[in-house]
Amino acid sequence: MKETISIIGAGSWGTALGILLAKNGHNIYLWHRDEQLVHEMHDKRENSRYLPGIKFPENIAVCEQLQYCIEHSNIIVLAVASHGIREICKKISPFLTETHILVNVAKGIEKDTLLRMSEVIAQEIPNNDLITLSGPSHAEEVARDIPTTVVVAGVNRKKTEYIQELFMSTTFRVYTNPDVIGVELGGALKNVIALGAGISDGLGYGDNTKSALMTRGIVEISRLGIAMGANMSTFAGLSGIGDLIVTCTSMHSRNRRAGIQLGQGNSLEEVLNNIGMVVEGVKTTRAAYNLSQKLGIEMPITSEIHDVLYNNGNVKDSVMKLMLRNKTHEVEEVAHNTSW
Ligand SMILES: NC(=O)C1=CN([C@@H]2O[C@H](COP(=O)(O)OP(=O)(O)OC[C@H]3O[C@@H](n4cnc5c(N)ncnc54)[C@H](O)[C@@H]3O)[C@@H](O)[C@H]2O)C=CC1
Ligand SMILES: O=C(CO)COP(=O)(O)O
Repeated sequence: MKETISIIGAGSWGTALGILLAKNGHNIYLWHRDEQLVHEMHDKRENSRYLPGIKFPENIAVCEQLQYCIEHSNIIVLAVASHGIREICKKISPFLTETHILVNVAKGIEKDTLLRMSEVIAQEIPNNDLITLSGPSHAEEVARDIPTTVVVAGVNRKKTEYIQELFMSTTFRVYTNPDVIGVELGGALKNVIALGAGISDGLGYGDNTKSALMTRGIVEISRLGIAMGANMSTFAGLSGIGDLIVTCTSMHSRNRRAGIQLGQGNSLEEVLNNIGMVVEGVKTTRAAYNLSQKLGIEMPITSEIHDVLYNNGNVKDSVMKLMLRNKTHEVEEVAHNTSW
C-alpha cells in the first residue's frame, strides 16, 4: 500500500525518515517552520542545514503550508524536538480527521508536566491512533541506507503493524512492541546516560568507565520504567539497551558530543551553541531527576548529571561520588526463589 505521509519537522530525523519513506514508494510532504529552509530545500532538493549532501527522491514535496499537507495525507509523522510537540499538536489538531494516524519519533519527557510524549499528544489530540517509533537509529546513517533496526509501539496492534509495514525496507527493519511506556522511556532516558558517557570521554576516561555507565545506566532506567508501568524486557530490547549503546558510543550522537564538551570544561551554554541541534538529554535530565524524586526511585547517575547541568556540579567530584556510594549488590537472587 502506497500512502501519502506528512513529516512535520525537517530537522535531521524528520528529513532522514522522509527520504526513507519516499524510497519505499510513499508520497511525502516535508514541512518545516522556517520558511528560508523550506525554500532552500525546495530549490536544492536537499536539507543542507541538517543532512548535507543527501539528495531528496522525486516523491518528496517540500511544504510550507501546514494545513495543506495535513489535509492531503493520511499519516502524520511528528518529528520536531520534544519541547515543541505540544505546540505543534495544537497547530495541527484543527486540520485532522479521526482517520489520520500519528507517528511520534521525538524522544523526551515534558519538562513541567513530566508526561511522556504520547501522553502530551493524547491531551492535545485525543481521538487519533498514535504510534511511537524508537530505537538505535542515527539520521546520518538511515539517510545513507545503513542497515538499522527500530521498534514501533502502539495500543492498537493492527495500526501498529500497518506503520511497521510502511517503514520496513531492506535497510530499515522494524519490530513491534505493545509496551508504549517502556519504549518511550528507554528512548528518552538513554539521552541522560549518553551525556554521562560523553562527559566520561571528555575527561579522558576509558572504555571501562563507559561500559560501567551504560550497564548501571540501564539498571536505573529500568528501575524508573518499572515503577511507571513498563515491561522489564523492553529495556533489553532495541529501544532500551540498543538505543543506549548507539547513543553512548556514536560520534553522531548530539548528547554524547555535548557530554564530551562538558567533560572538557565548557559551559552548558557554550556546548548547546556549538552543537546547534536539539540535545534532548539536557531537558530530559531535569524531568528524569524530578520523576525519580517524585516516585522515590534511586537514580544515582541521573542525579549526578543533574547536579553537573543544573547546580554547577564539578564533573570529577560527580564521578568520585558515584564510585564511593555505599557498597551494594548487583544481583541478590541466584535462581528463582533462591536468595541470600
Ligand atoms: N537525529 C537523529 O538521529 C534522531 C533523532 N530523534 C529524535 O527526533 C527528534 C527531532 O530530532 P532531530 O531531527 O534530530 O533534531 P534537529 O535539531 O535536527 O531538529 C529539530 C526540529 O524541531 C523543530 N522544532 C522545534 N520546536 C518546534 C516547534 N515548537 N514547532 C515546530 N518545529 C519545531 C526545529 O525547527 C527542527 O527542525 C528529537 O526528539 C530526537 O531525540 C530520534 C531518533 C534519531
Ligand atoms: O536517538 C538517537 C539515536 O537513536 C539520536 O541521539 P542523539 O540525539 O544523541 O543524536
